[in-house]
Amino acid sequence: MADQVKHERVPTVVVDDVHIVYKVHGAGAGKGSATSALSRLIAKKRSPSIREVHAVRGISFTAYRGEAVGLIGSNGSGKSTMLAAIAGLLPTEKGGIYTNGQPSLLGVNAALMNDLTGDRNVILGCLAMGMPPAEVKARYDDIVEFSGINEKGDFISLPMRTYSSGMAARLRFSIAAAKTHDVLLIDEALATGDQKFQKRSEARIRELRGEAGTVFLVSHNNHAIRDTCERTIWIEKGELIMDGETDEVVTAYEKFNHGG
Ligand SMILES: Nc1ncnc2c1ncn2[C@@H]1O[C@H](COP(=O)(O)OP(=O)(O)OP(=O)(O)O)[C@@H](O)[C@H]1O
Repeated sequence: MADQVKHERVPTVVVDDVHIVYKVHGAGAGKGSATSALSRLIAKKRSPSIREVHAVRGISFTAYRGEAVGLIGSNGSGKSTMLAAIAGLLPTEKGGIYTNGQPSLLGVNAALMNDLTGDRNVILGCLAMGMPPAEVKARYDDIVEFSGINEKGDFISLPMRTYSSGMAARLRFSIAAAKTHDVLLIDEALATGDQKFQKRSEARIRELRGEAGTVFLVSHNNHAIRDTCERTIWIEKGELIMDGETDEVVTAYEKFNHGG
């Protein structure tokens, strides 16, 4: 069965020579006076306080259905930027990103409502992912149980602002993982939960892949990458350094980090 899926090789995400540039307003010489802004406008000059950060520089790859792809690299290398662009949240300066279905980005900052209780957030999150109300009702108990939020008492009926960052991340992951996604993008979600929850989420990621989706996982936890992904992409300074079998890529990355 797994062989069959491999043979089909249905592409789900095509990233073609992508460049992403952030434009940072207000960087550098302060706000400037109204007079200098006006003379600049008249002279049709750009504000000197706009700085550009070229975060992704010509990255290309194709991901296939049933694959779990790890994204690794040093701080600021462009991993989160790449994920946000695949999710359609950032425009590309050059190149194109083509996806099969709607990718869902599950980040540590994914928006749930802090003042609402955990249970309200479960319902809201599921509805926001397009789940019909009847299915939300049917899945509710499983989601809460998977999150383990109630393991130490009735926390699901408390507002999310009372949760620890790990608890909030667990609930976010549990909501997102309740649905089968064409393309699920996970940014560091696994690193936040405790060990028991990490094991559970790794197992769920494997299941999601089995349900024919594609999973991308950004993490600094090489162990989680090795356990979850069979393919890994290594990015450094916005450029693709290596794309291949996880063991090979992570080993090379570890060597790089140890100055080998
Ligand atoms: N909103 C933003 N505005 C301007 N520059 C940004 C913004 N977000 C990220 N950058 C810059 O883009 C580059 C890539 O950042 P990104 O967050 O994608 O890296 P990362 O590999 O995910 O890092 P980390 O491992 O630390 O999470 C960095 O130089 C960063 O300073």
